[in-house]
Amino acid sequence: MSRSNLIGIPACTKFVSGYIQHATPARYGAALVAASNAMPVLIPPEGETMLPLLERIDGIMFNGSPSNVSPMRYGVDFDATPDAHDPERDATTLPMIRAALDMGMPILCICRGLQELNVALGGTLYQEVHNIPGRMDHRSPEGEHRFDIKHPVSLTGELAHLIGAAEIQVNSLHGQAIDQLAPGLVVEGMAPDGTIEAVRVEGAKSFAIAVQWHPEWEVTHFPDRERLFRAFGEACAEFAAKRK
Ligand SMILES: N[C@@H](CCC(=O)NCCCC(=O)O)C(=O)O
Repeated sequence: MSRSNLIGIPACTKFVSGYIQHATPARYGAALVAASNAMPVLIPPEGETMLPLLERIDGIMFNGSPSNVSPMRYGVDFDATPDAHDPERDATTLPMIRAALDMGMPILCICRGLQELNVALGGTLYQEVHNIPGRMDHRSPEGEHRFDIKHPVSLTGELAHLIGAAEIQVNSLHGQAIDQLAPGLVVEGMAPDGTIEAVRVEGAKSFAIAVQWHPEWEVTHFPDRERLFRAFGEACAEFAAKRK
């Protein structure tokens, strides 16, 4: 497999040093290089204007972000985190997920990416999962232990097969989580408190998996994380070859 396959990464809107910037943490692109044998391409959050880019790339990794999907996107008026939104990213990623699935383009969705997939297909989110009785606190404080292992996830179905394990240990950096599962999604990963940790798009034409944890972190140090990224890279290479 050559490194000619291009995988898009949606950037977030940031306000830094008086300017709007389009950015994402470096580890996402680095993980695609290290474990998916791909060339990462940042996608500016310019809304549906960016959709024609899908003709030029071979897969998309919908990455994590501190920002939350606006509850307006799933029909809820109450907003628990009004200062934590990125409407430009919502306007870009939600239609892009639907377009990628329509054309059979492989997608790997991570953390906010999983939440975007669920909302893009008609599901809803818990806005503060740690405030729901019986649920754990899935957030991790800033600092050197932010990406430490936090809890187990039980795996089923195609994801369990792909990773080669029925249970893995994961990091956890999210305040939101899937509430109502979107039609067409199958749950393939679950935390001990019942929080949905991984889903797959049933009947997708290619790789379409979403995880709530961060497999991109130290991707080559953990076989489960590396397998996920390798399988995604292979699906993108297959998609590129078929399209040619
Ligand atoms: N904001 C959402 C999504 C959580 C998420 O993607 N966290 C990643 C933060 C680290 C990074 O910048 O990649 C939520 O809180 O649920």
